[in-house]
Amino acid sequence: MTKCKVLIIGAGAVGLSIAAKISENADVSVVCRKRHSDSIAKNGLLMDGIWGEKTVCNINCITEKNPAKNDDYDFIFLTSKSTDTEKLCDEYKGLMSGKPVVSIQNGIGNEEIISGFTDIVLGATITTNFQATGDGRVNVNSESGSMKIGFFPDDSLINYNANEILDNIIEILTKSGIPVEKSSNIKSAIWEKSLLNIAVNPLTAILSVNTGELLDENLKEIVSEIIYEAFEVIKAEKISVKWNDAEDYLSYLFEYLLPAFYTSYTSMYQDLKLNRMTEIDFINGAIVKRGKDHGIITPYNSFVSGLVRYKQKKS
Ligand SMILES: NC(=O)C1=CN([C@@H]2O[C@H](COP(=O)(O)OP(=O)(O)OC[C@H]3O[C@@H](n4cnc5c(N)ncnc54)[C@H](O)[C@@H]3O)[C@@H](O)[C@H]2O)C=CC1
Ligand SMILES: CC(C)(CO)C(=O)C(=O)O
Repeated sequence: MTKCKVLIIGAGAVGLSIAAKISENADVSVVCRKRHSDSIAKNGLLMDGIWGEKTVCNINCITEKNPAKNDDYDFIFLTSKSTDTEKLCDEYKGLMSGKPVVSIQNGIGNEEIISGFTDIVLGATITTNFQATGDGRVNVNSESGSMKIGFFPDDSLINYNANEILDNIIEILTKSGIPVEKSSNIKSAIWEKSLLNIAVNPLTAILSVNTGELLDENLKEIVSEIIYEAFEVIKAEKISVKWNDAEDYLSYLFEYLLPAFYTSYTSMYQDLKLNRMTEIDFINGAIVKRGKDHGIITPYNSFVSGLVRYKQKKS
């Protein structure tokens, strides 16, 4: 049987890990930087950590030097930082048009951008910690639950054909050992996942600490205020999440999520360490902006957003 052709656009820590994991069950191409591509050509794609240790040699790399051919992909994963979503969509719009494109990214707003380039948009959440530990080399450090994937904003207008595609994506991920669940309300799932990023990404990046440090009593208080504000905005936006209130979520965060990611370094921590742009405007910045739209003040989210922006400007 011929394998599904999958394109992963913006392959770094997340995209290369997924490529390594699904490579036995799909024909995988990745849009990545030349440094990754050169190393993969020489040594294979190397993965270690909780998703297993692997060297993968059958990945096709698309770079500035090896441009995409007019290939027909069955579906596309977008795994870049949110700051690059628009630019990458524009660059690869010829491959995206009319194809199912799945955003496997953090933050609020990526799916809306993608919907300008294809009419089959899916959102996905992944609550796993990844790091690019070198060129063509990734580590998967910790995980708190399964991926969620579904049509964006919901599946009300989706036809039978599209459903088949989603089942296909889920089958490939599952067969490859990535735990995944179909979501009929991916918009809510994205906000639910975003709460973790809103709580931990800016503080770990500003303080240059791992996620477990946020269990310190002084920091727990700040995290709680950030989350209280986020819940007010979520309520005003009429987004339903699975916790009754902020207190409910904070118990889950402090008792389950932070211990699960105790030794992990967040993607925003990694961005500031490597002098890269962060996704602050898509995470806490989104709370501040939407808060303003509803007349809700969000001083804690505004404060941490300002500090991250200051640091990224300096880097
Ligand atoms: N790292 C983590 O633990 C997690 C990250 N996420 C989210 O997943 C998304 C991806 O995160 P990471 O993989 O950590 O980011 P990353 O920065 O490691 O990977 C993105 C890659 O896209 C590449 N890229 C951007 N523009 C490109 C272009 N024009 N041509 C070729 N390559 C290009 C970048 O150079 C980079 O290597 C983000 O939204 C992040 O918040 C979600 C869960 C966990
Ligand atoms: C799940 C978590 C917190 C993993 O580190 C993440 O999404 C990130 O770092 O951006």
